[in-house]
Amino acid sequence: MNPLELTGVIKRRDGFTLGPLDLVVPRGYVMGFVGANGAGKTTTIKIALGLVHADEGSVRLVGHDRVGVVHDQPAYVGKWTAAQVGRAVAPFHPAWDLERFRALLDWAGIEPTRQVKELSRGMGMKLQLAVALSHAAELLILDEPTSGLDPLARSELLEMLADFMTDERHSVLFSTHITSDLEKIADYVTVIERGRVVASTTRDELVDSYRLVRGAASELDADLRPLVHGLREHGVGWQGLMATEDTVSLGRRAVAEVPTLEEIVVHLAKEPRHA
Ligand SMILES: Nc1ncnc2c1ncn2[C@@H]1O[C@H](COP(=O)(O)OP(=O)(O)OP(=O)(O)O)[C@@H](O)[C@H]1O
Repeated sequence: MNPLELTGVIKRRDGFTLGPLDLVVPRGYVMGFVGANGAGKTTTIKIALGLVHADEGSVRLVGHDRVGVVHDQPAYVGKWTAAQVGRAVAPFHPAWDLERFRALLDWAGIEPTRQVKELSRGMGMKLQLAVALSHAAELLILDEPTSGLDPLARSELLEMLADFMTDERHSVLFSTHITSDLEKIADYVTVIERGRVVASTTRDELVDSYRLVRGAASELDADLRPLVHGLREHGVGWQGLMATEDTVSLGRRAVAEVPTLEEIVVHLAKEPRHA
């Protein structure tokens, strides 16, 4: 069984509708979850965790004690010390490993006596990660865990995830807007835009299915225009993203290159808004 499956999920809010949205985190893999600010990543994660109720659709999640979570904002009581955080969460996790928690605090450079409110954003993220990795979780759900971390801590976090993934039963849902993190670690990528999934496939297939295309302004005709995602026009030329299969119609009118994940996300995010 996959550790997380969302099917036909819809959440309506003033001025924003999430879904209908399907999302599967396959067992044994890292699913990157990427999209612009306000695309709906945090709302999706809260629905997955049962913290926000969906108006429609269904959620299947492995037992809560097998899920390690890093929220985009630490939710611990400010005056608790790091050690107290550990004592507070331990009863909810039969497999709580105090030795591992202490070792992870040490890695994070967090004194057990430090209060939550005294921690920087990055240290708060590391404290959450220390909790998430101390109770034999099968699934990690991480909401922008690398934001606020310095480059060394980011790289250490990615190494810890790689280590976590050496167990083939383990899975990760990793929300981020830093696509370079996904280049390193994600097996699958789901791109979300304005509440809708616009792509969800293996990272390699995603990169393979698009081409970054550039051409002269005079070559951009009415047939070509609708095939270009996130079209950017400048004085003498244009640039955009095209489905690889559509590039056969280009002939010599434009140059097509393999895009980076970042270029795919940026261009898909620039699609015109539909009413
Ligand atoms: N409690 C709420 N009540 C009403 N609207 C909300 C609430 N929480 C989020 N929203 C709206 O839902 C939309 C999606 O927000 P969400 O936080 O899920 O996006 P996100 O992809 O996580 O963005 P970011 O990268 O900025 O964290 C936004 O338009 C936001 O304003």
